[in-house]
Amino acid sequence: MPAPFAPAIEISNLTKTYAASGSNPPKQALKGLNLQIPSGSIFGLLGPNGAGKSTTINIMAGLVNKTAGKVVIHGFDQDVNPRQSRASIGVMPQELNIDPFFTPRASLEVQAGLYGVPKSERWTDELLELVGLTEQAGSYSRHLSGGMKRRLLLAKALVHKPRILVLDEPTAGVDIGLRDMLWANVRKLNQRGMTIILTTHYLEEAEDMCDQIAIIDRGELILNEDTATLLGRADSKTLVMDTGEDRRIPTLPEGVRAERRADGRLALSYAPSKLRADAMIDAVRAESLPILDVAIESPDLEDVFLRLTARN
Ligand SMILES: Nc1ncnc2c1ncn2[C@@H]1O[C@H](COP(=O)(O)OP(=O)(O)OP(=O)(O)O)[C@@H](O)[C@H]1O
Repeated sequence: MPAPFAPAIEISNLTKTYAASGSNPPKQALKGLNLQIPSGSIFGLLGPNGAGKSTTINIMAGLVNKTAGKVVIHGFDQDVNPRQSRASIGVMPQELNIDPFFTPRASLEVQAGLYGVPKSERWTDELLELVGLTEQAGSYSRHLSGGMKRRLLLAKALVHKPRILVLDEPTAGVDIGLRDMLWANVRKLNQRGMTIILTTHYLEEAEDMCDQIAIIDRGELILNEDTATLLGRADSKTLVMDTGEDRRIPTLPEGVRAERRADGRLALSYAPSKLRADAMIDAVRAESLPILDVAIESPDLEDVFLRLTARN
């Protein structure tokens, strides 16, 4: 039995080397990754292209064999309890791999069969309702739109009521309506206690959705912390002032970077750990510039991400 407060996922010293093929040499995709994912979180796994995100997810899901290391899912060591660890996780893959000749209802029933879910414990109708496919339940899957296929993939990942749901780039190329529906579903599942792990290239989305974020790069963990702390790392804010027709740049405290934006506003970038906003406002007033309006811009995840994964 898993410990009562076991992390959802515990990965220790995970390595993966893909074998050489043709003229391609072997590729070490994971170099001793250590990662803990808290139970009940919405967790973002981010990293530049080729960082090892899909490899990590596919190993967690039991789709790719690791080279070495330990993966514990919901308290079950993959090597010791492969069946229970597999039953604890559901994965919505990136590719739209759906059997075109099955109906959504049949797809879900087949998937439930593969996971050994007894008929009495299946929740096919509820799942179809959850993802908005009740009307299409009996149509051939090949007639579904791309968005509907994606919703079916989400339902397929949930047939065995996993404790952990992994979404690999769930919103790549999908329209806003579908994205909103997907996130509403994800929030609902998370409120019911499901741990959600997602990868995305849309950093704004990760910033909005995730309580905690890990960044991996070149097969190694760069950091793993809660989203607010991560955003605080940038230690940079911008005070933007509308000084009317007066376009001078005043003398400012040391460390402040000043520029006039295209719209004429004065933008002052500073490190909040070293300086307070009133020091800059005082400096502007000391030179009698009018202050018609003030705004403070905080860095977003994109700023932090680019700084942490910058290639030298
Ligand atoms: N089947 C494979 N055979 C050989 N090399 C592979 C294989 N799959 C992935 N790789 C390599 O392993 C590294 C990590 O790939 P992975 O797909 O895990 O990265 P990723 O972070 O998911 O990237 P992306 O954001 O582009 O999807 C890359 O250098 C990739 O080329």
